[in-house]
Amino acid sequence: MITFYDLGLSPHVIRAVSDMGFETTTPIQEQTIPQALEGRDLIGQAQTGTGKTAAFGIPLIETCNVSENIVQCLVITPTRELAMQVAEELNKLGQYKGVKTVPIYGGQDFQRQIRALKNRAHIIVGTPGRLLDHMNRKTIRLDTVKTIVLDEADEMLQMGFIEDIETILAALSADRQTLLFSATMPPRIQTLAEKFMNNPLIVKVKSKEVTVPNIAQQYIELAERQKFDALCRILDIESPELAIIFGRTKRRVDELSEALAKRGYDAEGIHGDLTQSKRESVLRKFKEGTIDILVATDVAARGLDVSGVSHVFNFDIPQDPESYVHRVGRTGRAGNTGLAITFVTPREVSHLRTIESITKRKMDRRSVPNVVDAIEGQQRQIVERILEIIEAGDFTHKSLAEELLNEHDSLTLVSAALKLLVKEPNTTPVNLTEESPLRVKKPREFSKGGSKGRSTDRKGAPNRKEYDRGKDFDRGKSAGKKKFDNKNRKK
Ligand SMILES: Nc1ncnc2c1ncn2[C@@H]1O[C@H](COP(=O)(O)OP(=O)(O)OP(=O)(O)O)[C@@H](O)[C@H]1O
Ligand SMILES: [Mg+2]
Repeated sequence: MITFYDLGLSPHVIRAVSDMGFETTTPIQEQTIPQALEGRDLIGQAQTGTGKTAAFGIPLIETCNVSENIVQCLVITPTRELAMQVAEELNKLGQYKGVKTVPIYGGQDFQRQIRALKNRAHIIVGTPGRLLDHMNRKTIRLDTVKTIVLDEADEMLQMGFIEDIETILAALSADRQTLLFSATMPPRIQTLAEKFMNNPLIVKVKSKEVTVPNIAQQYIELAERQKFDALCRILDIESPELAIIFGRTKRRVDELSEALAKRGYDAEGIHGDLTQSKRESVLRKFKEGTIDILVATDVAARGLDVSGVSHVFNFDIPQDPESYVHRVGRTGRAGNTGLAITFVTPREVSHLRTIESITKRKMDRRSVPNVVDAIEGQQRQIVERILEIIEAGDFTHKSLAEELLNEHDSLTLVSAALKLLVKEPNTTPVNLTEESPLRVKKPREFSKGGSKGRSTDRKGAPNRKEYDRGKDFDRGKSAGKKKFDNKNRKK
């Protein structure tokens, strides 16, 4: 086991990581930090939840010169929420050294960002669209940047982001250091990346599977119209600590979160058509546990690190194998276990097999839960909870229990109490528009490149790029106009 001390880091940084509760390095940290500190360009690929943020964050903090009040590092992320999260982590890592990181993302007041930029930012973490806006307004200077990081690099180099990234890179000095990180790195993208890097070192943490082994992966084959009741039953059976449910489109997310709320679950949705303050408040409530179900488009698929997410549901099977990897990776982070359940309609089974073959991991088939399963599952949970309470010996209703026992036998009383606790399945009618099955004409190969699957945007086969990209992801204006149907873009 390698500690951060073994990596020869400065005491400031060691103190910060120990405050954060990190004891030993993760493999990607061990393999990239020393190389990045030497100034090398590198591509780092490691599974979701294995500490890639600190793998690039620590070298940024170490090499930052706090006596110079200029921007020295730039980190680019695909979504606003991820920019905030990464900036937060960098601020923690840099707290004792005095390195200041500022997030710059869309949907937030320009003046406020300009003030933050003037106020000694050493590191900027931004989304491409807003960074370009600042560049155009000349409210940001990037020529002093020594290191640039593309977090979720494969996503950032896909159609839709690539032109913005090229524009931003062109504004940086040619002898900058370039670091790329992601859990997925299709070879086609890697080849593209190497073109604007300087002899990059490629660090891929060796693993048999693309996803981490501590995420149990299941699928349920069912008809579209069975999905919602199946979801509710599983939620009742498993009672997740926190769950993320991914839907294919924004409308789907709205309808699903409303339907769940109608059935009494604490659920809210997040997607790119919501105002930024709403997006932030929903995510905050989820992190605090005020709501325990987050319904999301792929806007929440990449990078988000919320502790306590025990379950991920693919209510609709994702279009891309990469998207599958990132979605399920919202659970099972930092060594924790998690469960991912994917719903698949009969016509989508072949797509599921493609995902399995690309991720080199079989999903376990699970049957559609029926009412009996749901009740039995709840009974099991309730019994477990009762036994835990007995174990803890913490009762507050003993005198009432004695009173009741004078009048009824214990079997009758316990059965009555259980009846109260076990919920009959809620069948409140809900309004959910049916999705057509996902049609992927030709399985796209994630390991060998090719972009066939991405262009699937025929009627009835909504492509997530087409439906969700516009505002969910935070992209500049230029690329959108050329390549996308612009109706779902704001400006
Ligand atoms: N060395 C470490 N020891 C313990 N926990 C760590 C360590 N490094 C990072 N973590 C924690 O692990 C969690 C996941 O880290 P992080 O978000 O950086 O993962 P990631 O590899 O970027 O995942 P993704 O591919 O989903 O973006 C975070 O909560 C982080 O604080
Ligand atoms: Mg990450």
